[in-house]
Amino acid sequence: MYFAFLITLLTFHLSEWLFIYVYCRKELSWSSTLLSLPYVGAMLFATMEYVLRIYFLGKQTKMEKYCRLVGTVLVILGEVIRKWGMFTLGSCFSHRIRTQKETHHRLVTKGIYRWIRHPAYCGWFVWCIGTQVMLCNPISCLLFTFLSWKFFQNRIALEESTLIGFYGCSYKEYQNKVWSGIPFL
Ligand SMILES: C[S@@+](CC[C@H](N)C(=O)[O-])C[C@H]1O[C@@H](n2cnc3c(N)ncnc32)[C@H](O)[C@@H]1O
Repeated sequence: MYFAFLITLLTFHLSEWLFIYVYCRKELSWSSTLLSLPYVGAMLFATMEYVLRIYFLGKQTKMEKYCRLVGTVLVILGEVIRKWGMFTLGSCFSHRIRTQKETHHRLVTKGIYRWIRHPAYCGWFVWCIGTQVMLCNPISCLLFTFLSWKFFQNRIALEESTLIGFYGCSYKEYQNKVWSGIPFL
């Protein structure tokens, strides 16, 4: 199972880097992989939980099979939602929140943005939880859900204040009509 988890991580981070390489090459850097210190720490914690669980409790084959199935579905669903959002934004997408409106930047409300205001965040949220369900990690599951929810709460508030600055009433109208994509936000 751990091998599938590593492949999941590799696919996610490599595809993030590749997307920036293709769509916003001038922003390309190591951070385009989205590998930050707190994130790597969280994944190491998850690994530790997985190893300790197997060591002390052994493998519970039936439970593991069920977790693997649900986790894989969540991971794929999360990737699809996120990458669909990223491809819809195209060059308007960036990993960092733009504070200055660039000339090519437009308010996108088409494609998946018709139903979800933050598909890239929604997808990452689902993917993140999926990686822990996949490993059958109850503690990391709760921790990842809470920490990523908190992270997106702050991030969405900041991002939307800049988007209101760029697009004023048009964004406020869009905000009132369309769900954020993260529960309770
Ligand atoms: C990391 S991307 C995340 C995009 C979006 N929050 C999502 O989850 O799909 C951040 C950049 O996307 C831009 N952005 C977010 N929503 C947008 C929209 N509806 N139309 C155009 N640009 C958008 C912001 O200006 C920001 O610089």
